[in-house]
Amino acid sequence: MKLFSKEQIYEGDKLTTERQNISSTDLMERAGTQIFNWMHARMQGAQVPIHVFCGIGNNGGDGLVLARHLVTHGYNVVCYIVNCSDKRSKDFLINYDRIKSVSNTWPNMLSCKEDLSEITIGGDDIIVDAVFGIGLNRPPNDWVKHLFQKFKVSKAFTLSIDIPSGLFTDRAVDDEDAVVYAGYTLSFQSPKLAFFLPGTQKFTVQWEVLDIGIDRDYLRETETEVELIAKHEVLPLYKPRQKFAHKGDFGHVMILGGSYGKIGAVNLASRSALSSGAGLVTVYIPTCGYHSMQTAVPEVMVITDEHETHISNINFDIQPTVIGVGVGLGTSEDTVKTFAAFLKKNTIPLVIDADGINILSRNKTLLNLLPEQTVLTPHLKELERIIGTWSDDFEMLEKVKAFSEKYNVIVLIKGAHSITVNKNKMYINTTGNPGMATAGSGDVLTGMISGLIAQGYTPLAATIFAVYLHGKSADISLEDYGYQSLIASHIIEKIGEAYIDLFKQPEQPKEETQQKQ
Ligand SMILES: NC(=O)C1=CN([C@@H]2O[C@H](COP(=O)(O)OP(=O)(O)OC[C@H]3O[C@@H](n4cnc5c(N)ncnc54)[C@H](OP(=O)(O)O)[C@@H]3O)[C@@H](O)[C@H]2O)[C@@H](O)CC1
Ligand SMILES: Nc1ncnc2c1ncn2[C@@H]1O[C@H](COP(=O)(O)OP(=O)(O)O)[C@@H](O)[C@H]1O
Ligand SMILES: [K+]
Repeated sequence: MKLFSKEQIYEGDKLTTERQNISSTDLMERAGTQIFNWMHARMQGAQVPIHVFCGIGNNGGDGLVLARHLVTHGYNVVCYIVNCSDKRSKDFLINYDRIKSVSNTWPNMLSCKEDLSEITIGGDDIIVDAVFGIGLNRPPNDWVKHLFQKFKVSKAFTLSIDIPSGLFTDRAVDDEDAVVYAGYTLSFQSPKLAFFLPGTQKFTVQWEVLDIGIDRDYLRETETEVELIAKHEVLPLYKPRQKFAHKGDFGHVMILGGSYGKIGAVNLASRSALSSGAGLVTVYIPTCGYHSMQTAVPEVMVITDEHETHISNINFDIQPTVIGVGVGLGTSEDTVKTFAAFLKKNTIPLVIDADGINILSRNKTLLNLLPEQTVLTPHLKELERIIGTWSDDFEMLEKVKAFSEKYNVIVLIKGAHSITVNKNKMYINTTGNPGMATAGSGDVLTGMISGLIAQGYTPLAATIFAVYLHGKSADISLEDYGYQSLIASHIIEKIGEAYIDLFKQPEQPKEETQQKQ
């Protein structure tokens, strides 16, 4: 799914009204009606008090359309105008008139802090937040901030329209008290980037996209900087196997890493590479890992470094398709030296994780030696070591884009919503769960990305696809193990099911199934 920027959304609105020959008021009517339908389907006329807070722009206009439909359908509605600016939008004003024609009680006008004392919101009531949408261009006034605090203190379920008010689409918030904490956000056409970033995800517990019929051609043809990756997006990447295929067709992964006490990381990465479909897998490890690797994973070939406890002299005479380097590697002086020497002569595609990234962070000139489209897979701490600190997530993304451009590398920012960055394009993953916050789950991912590159996926496709499958495997494992007991090996066990799930048809609704019987 594409994540459109604020500018692209405004452009889409404009084109839609032109191409469909409708007015912007009609489009607002559609948007507000969609929100109403969503609520009506769930509430079925229930008389819970609904407080609809409308700003003076088009977000407020959507709120007024909703409030009007709620009134005409007999709901228990109180409507408020958060009168926070002199510039009222045209469609706000039209809908302000329209609501007056269906109700004897005019919306309550709120203009200052004193007005807020009149408002009583019960814990079981519903708040609809239509104060600011994507048009927010400065932090809200103090009294509006107090209103948002009142929402929070009330503990009422808060439904935000389009975006929690106070949240910007393209920059961070300075004052978290000046943002609405939504239980649910109904976003038009595409979710907003802030929903997926560590610093701003907390402002909405859940979100859903409502289709308001924006021009299809515009949506299809417009390139966005950010894409959300779900099954629909990874399916076209999948490479089917031919009947006469043999293992030589699926590449040879080398996992280079491990040190005394951390051979397990290599074990995990190599098993993951195999389970993702690599034809052959060889590990390059210090001598101390030889027996455990050969015993634990008979499918994997082992080359040992001359040193017992760490890698000291990278030297092999096979030709892997791709090398996954860094898991459990350590950063001893010998290892750093041999890694630097290896990078000087290496031309094989690389996936670099963990200590591989840490070594690069301390020796930044080595970055110039990376093959084009090398994949780096840092978690946030490793990322900070390599690109430096940032003041908020938006700045972090800008820095990663610049880094990716400068070195022509793919950076996978690992987290709850892992983000693959390739120059100025970003791909946000949607699978995975907090059960993955466990030792070794990153090692599994390194093996999976390497396994896909070996099979001929481009480094970018391999990263996007592997991150999706990795999260999906963990989601499937969750059913057996729950969040706490899930360990990295369980993720590997379910890679197969994650592949199979790609081709599962969505379940039919129960009624239909019964009718057929
Ligand atoms: N395709 C779609 O997605 C569709 C989207 N639609 C809806 O339109 C919404 C966007 O509407 P919008 O552009 O009118 O902006 P919105 O956020 O309502 O208000 C901003 C207004 O408030 C003001 N203002 C800004 N910051 C302020 C502050 N801190 N404190 C005080 N005032 C502040 C600013 O005016 P200013 O005071 O700067 O002159 C501006 O006029 C969008 O989110 C969605 O709900 C649908 O209706 C149709 C299809
Ligand atoms: N809360 C979460 N939700 C989804 N995925 C998560 C969550 N926490 C961690 N992960 C995923 O688990 C993996 C952890 O990797 P990493 O931090 O490198 O762990 P390790 O070093 O132990 O292998 C990453 O792919 C990350 O995206
Ligand atoms: K809003």
